[in-house]
Amino acid sequence: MSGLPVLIGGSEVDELLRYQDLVPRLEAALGQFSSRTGEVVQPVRTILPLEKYSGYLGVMPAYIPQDDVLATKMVSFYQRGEGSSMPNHQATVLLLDPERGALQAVLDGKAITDKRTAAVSAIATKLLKPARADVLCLLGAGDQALSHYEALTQMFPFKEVRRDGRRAARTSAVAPGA
Ligand SMILES: NC(=O)C1=CN([C@@H]2O[C@H](COP(=O)(O)OP(=O)(O)OC[C@H]3O[C@@H](n4cnc5c(N)ncnc54)[C@H](OP(=O)(O)O)[C@@H]3O)[C@@H](O)[C@H]2O)C=CC1
Ligand SMILES: O=C([O-])C1=[NH+]CCC1
Repeated sequence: MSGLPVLIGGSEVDELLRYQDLVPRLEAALGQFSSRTGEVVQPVRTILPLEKYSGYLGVMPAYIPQDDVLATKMVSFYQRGEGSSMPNHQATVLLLDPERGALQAVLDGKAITDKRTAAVSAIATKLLKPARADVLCLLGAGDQALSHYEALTQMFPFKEVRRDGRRAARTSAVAPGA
């Protein structure tokens, strides 16, 4: 490895990763993944159960030969008790040089996970949403609800957003009836 890997923290990732860039890139990557010609090499995610802590560690490597991009995500996720202040998901993305296998960058993967998941929903919504559907309903009011709210309201002109969710403090991010 020549030099140390670049470290990109959560707030920087969050700032750099914009839906208007992410959505078209992801749509292209999903097309590559679905192609029969093996344009994306992505084995099934390995899940390590952490029974003692009601959690899991997932390891998710992928390689896109066309773009010569090699990366892996490690994501931990837990069943947290109601009222717990511990995060339920945390993630790290490692970017490697595919030719040498050297580590190039370590990225905080929380915003990547939140935004990627919402962006895929937004792509599916673009393909499936009837034109007359103009009310967005969010179930839950956690991190995914917030990222889905951001992605979907940036992409579609909803007349109304409805949401449920038990955690009142979290809902301030999604204004009632906003
Ligand atoms: N496919 C993917 O890539 C990803 C999938 N996920 C999945 O998405 C889901 C949401 O994740 P995330 O937003 O990060 O989680 P959060 O913990 O941030 O939010 C979960 C929400 O669900 C609500 N909730 C939980 N249990 C109940 C219940 N029994 N009745 C009503 N509401 C309930 C919580 O309410 P309250 O606030 O009151 O606790 C909270 O609003 C999870 O299942 C997660 O595993 C997440 C990331 C990536
Ligand atoms: O793919 C992912 O990042 C996750 N899937 C379920 C929880 C987190």
